[in-house]
Amino acid sequence: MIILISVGGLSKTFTLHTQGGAEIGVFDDISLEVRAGECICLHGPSGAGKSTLLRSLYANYKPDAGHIIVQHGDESIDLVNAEPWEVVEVRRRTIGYVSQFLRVIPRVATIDIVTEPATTIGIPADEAHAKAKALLARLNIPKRLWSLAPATFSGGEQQRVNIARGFMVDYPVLLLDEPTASLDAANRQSVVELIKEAKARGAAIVGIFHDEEVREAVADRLFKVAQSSVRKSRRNITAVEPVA
Ligand SMILES: Nc1ncnc2c1ncn2[C@@H]1O[C@H](COP(=O)(O)OP(=O)(O)OP(=O)(O)O)[C@@H](O)[C@H]1O
Repeated sequence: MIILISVGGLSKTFTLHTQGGAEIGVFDDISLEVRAGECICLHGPSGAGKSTLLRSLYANYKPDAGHIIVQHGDESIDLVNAEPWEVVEVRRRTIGYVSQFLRVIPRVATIDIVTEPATTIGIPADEAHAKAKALLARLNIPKRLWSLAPATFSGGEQQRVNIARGFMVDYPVLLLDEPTASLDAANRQSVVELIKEAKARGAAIVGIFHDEEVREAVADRLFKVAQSSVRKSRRNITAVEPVA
């Protein structure tokens, strides 16, 4: 099986510059491979670093050490050291990310928000619109909402718009951060079906699924994210504190 993501020696520490340089060691020396067609579930206690790892895989956070090699077309790109333009390209064509919350430009219609990732990579507008409508219908977003901006939608509706957007392009890699957190049973099932279809077409998926039923339905492997063995929280004593 083709390995689409290969992580090695990955470590991440946050430095809180506005809080006296306190350092939060999150994880240390993580190694992980994700193959085409498999879904890996990140698990571990609250605060273990699951979201931080997922965001690092999307190059939102820069790890302190290690590599994240992603197969991008014919190329292998290390996201830890990639140029910003390479990260943009990888996100457009290779890695899709469904965050917990929808963050969009105000006043843009739902249908346009969902369609955009496809038209950006050159999929014809009519084809993209047809797919967006099919996804919104599968995710039970009422038709009357499609032309409205989602700012006023319920939490679950916004999450489903976010999922529709994330599944618009057949990304080779999908990162899913609690995609079913605020959904009812019927909608959870729709998301499970979408994830299974993505696996069947060969997507490599890494997700955080707190819902046990969803996890059992989609995950092939669990990957335990453990708190860093070098976890620390110390103040940088050389930092100069402002005098009030
Ligand atoms: N942007 C940030 N700046 C500083 N510290 C952060 C940041 N993001 C996360 N952390 C810290 O990193 C640690 C791991 O957080 P993370 O959100 O990755 O955990 P998690 O395993 O996803 O937790 P949960 O299951 O509760 O969502 C926490 O101690 C958190 O305080």
